[in-house]
Amino acid sequence: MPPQEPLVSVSGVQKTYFTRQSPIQAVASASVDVARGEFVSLLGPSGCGKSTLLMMIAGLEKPTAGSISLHGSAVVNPRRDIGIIFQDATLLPWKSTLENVLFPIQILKLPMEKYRERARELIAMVGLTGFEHKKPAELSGGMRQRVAICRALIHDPDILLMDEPFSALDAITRDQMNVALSEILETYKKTVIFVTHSIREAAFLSDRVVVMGGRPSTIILDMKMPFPRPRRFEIEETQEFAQVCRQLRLTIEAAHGHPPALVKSSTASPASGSAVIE
Ligand SMILES: Nc1ncnc2c1ncn2[C@@H]1O[C@H](COP(=O)(O)OP(=O)(O)OP(=O)(O)O)[C@@H](O)[C@H]1O
Repeated sequence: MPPQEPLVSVSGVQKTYFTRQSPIQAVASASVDVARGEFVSLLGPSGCGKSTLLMMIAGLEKPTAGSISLHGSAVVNPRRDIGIIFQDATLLPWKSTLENVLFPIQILKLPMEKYRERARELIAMVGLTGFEHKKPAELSGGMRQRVAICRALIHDPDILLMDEPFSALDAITRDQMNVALSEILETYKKTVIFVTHSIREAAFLSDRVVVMGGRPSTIILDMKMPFPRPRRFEIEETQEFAQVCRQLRLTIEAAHGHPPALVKSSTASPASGSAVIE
């Protein structure tokens, strides 16, 4: 693949859900390219179509119009070169940490012995050595999400798609998970598309933040994050970080014609039309 070619290319994508009541236009128009190794966040208020766009990139939803390609080939079905992580860790409750991490290998019918060592390495990387034989019920929410990250990485996909993976966690655990994810990606270089409605989380983690919003929903800003890597918590105390967050927040507010309600995303489910930002 020539170096300039994006790994993920979303071109003129629209999505309308045809429901029994009336059609719902989830995404009016979206075009975005993601280069190999980039970390791109999709940021925006609740209901602006972030998850829909992510599911289309995953091949789990079909666009009504437009096209999506990975490695230059059209996405028409779910693919092996993608790992997905959802808000809920969705681990199998009867399987141990190690068995959950290895589950995709079982499903993909890959040689289990070859991946056992990698599973242990991933588990160590996320700080879960000693918990290999624990069941999900014996783990905290943050630990379960760490297992889900290992499971998404086990078959070494090129792309990680993450849909609000930390939004159900408490604020301290969420901050820790942001740092842990940054460290994991320093080791296992991946291309990541990350859905969030936390401005701070998007700014901290991303190379680029793509803001979705407006009615009907489109991409309203695509902004490079100017912070060097590796990133540590301290960057959040800088004036530059505050300015970037302010610009992102003002963009979201402008698209909605009024200051959106400020609601803690980890706890609240907003009324339709209100933006959830931190
Ligand atoms: N399967 C579906 N069928 C019908 N409508 C849907 C479906 N999935 C999403 N929608 C609608 O599409 C719009 C966009 O939803 P989507 O979940 O993509 O937004 P979002 O930005 O990810 O929201 P949130 O941050 O709350 O998860 C919403 O109006 C939602 O109700």
